[in-house]
Amino acid sequence: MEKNTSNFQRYLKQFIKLLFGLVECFVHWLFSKIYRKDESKLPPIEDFILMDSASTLAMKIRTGKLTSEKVLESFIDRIKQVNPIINSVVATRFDEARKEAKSADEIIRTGLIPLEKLEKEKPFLGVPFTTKDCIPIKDLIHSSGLVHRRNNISEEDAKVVASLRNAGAIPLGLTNVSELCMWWESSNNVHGRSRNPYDFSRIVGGSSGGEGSCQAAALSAFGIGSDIGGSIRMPSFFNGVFGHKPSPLTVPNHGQYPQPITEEQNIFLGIGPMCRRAEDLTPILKVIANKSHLEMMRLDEPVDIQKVRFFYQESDTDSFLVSPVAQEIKDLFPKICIYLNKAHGIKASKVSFKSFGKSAPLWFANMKAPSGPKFKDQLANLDGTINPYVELLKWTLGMSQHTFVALATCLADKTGCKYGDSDHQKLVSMRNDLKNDILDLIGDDGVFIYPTHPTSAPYHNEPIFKPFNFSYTGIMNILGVPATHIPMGLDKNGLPIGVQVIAKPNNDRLCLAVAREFEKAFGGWEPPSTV
Ligand SMILES: CCCCCCCC/C=C\CCCCCCCC(N)=O
Repeated sequence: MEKNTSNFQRYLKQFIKLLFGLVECFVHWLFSKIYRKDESKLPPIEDFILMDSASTLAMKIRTGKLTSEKVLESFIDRIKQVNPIINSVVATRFDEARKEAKSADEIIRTGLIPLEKLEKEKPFLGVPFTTKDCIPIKDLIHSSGLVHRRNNISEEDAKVVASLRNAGAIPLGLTNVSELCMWWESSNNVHGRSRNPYDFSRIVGGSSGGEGSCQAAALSAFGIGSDIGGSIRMPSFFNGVFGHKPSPLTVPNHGQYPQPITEEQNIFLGIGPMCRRAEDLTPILKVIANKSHLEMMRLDEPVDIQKVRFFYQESDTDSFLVSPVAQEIKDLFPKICIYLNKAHGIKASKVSFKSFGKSAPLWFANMKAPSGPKFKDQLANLDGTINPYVELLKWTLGMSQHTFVALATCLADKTGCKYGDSDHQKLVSMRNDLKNDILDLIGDDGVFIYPTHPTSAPYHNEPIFKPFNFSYTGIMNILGVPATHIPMGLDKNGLPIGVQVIAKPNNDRLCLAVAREFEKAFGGWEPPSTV
């Protein structure tokens, strides 16, 4: 009898899964008809300055091979040429940046500071960068995509921006986000929608989607994103660039809006680099990290890849609510295994953590706060609250200031377990068990490779039909591990794909070394236009 029941449950599960799969295929087909493929391509990259890594540009500026002014004008020209097509950059400070570039060139021209000192103290002197519109730059808009904040001008830099300025880098502008950074497509009623440089009908991801597309299209030398559920790694994945969510509390979250409500959320949230070249990840992280954490992270300690133990899992063991991992993404794993074996004699081990199948409920439960503002209060910019039902009604009439997805998130806020109830406790302890199991497995010298996302970039608005796909990245936030997205080529539709690599907390250097290794082996960023 028991056997019959469990067989029945298995068949029912498979049937529902099949049904979900059919609906997903239908929705994808429907969206492909709505958003007919725009065959036009991004203008070619004709200026080779745009192809250099930020570190190379810094070296060339420092040694007088290039001027900061020249580098800056190259990126300004590229923004003017490309941004009207993809809408990645939403605020600029070209004139101020020009003055700062002139000063940087002046410092170098006078030769008063020895080269070694410049390299150590101002490693990014004269290099222009962008950050997302939730990590403030003084005197620019700080809206986080919220209409209530469209006139909000930041009075100070976020700490990471201040650190980058101290290191000589020049803030060039802000990039687009999802409303309040809580969705994985970047579209809002302040700045509009960003478009994927590889196919304009596809999403750029979120919430640092403007930054992902900005990096892919070479609109700045490097960028800064933030990530509490995948907001650095998903846009990096959809746009084929590198992105690193650092170990908990290594980079100050100061200035980010919205701020985390609980200490746990502060631990899950990470600000980190997004860039076209893997070699830039470590020097940027060194500049923005808290000085107190730098010693623990030993970022300068060389990593011998041959001594790293590799583990991997190709999917979350196929949870219900999440799309199956696309075959071309699954195919990356045997490629990685063959490469590691041939190049380094490493045998990567396949593992299967079943709890990954519960990544979405685990993320939602562990993000719960016992008290404090709700998402609907955040949508009112913490000045009162909004009524999501009224706003939804207004939305259907085209009269709401909010995106549909932000309003749906308010309603989702009310569902699931309550902080402290038995379901919540169960999911917290399941997270703790999973964390212990993974950390036991990888130890101090291991890494774990996992898909960053199950499919390449969907069409605009399509994520509404697969909201929980973000759980591939979200799970790593609540496990409190560093995680790097590594681009690994394009799929048959010409869209970027790749994997994420995680390590034990404070072992970011292992993730970053693997990123550099896989870039060498598999090519890394592929420009979305001809060069
Ligand atoms: C049919 C209605 C579908 C909409 C349901 C919306 C429910 C909310 C679901 C997921 C929200 C979490 C997305 C996290 C995105 C990344 C966050 C981050 N800043 O790292």
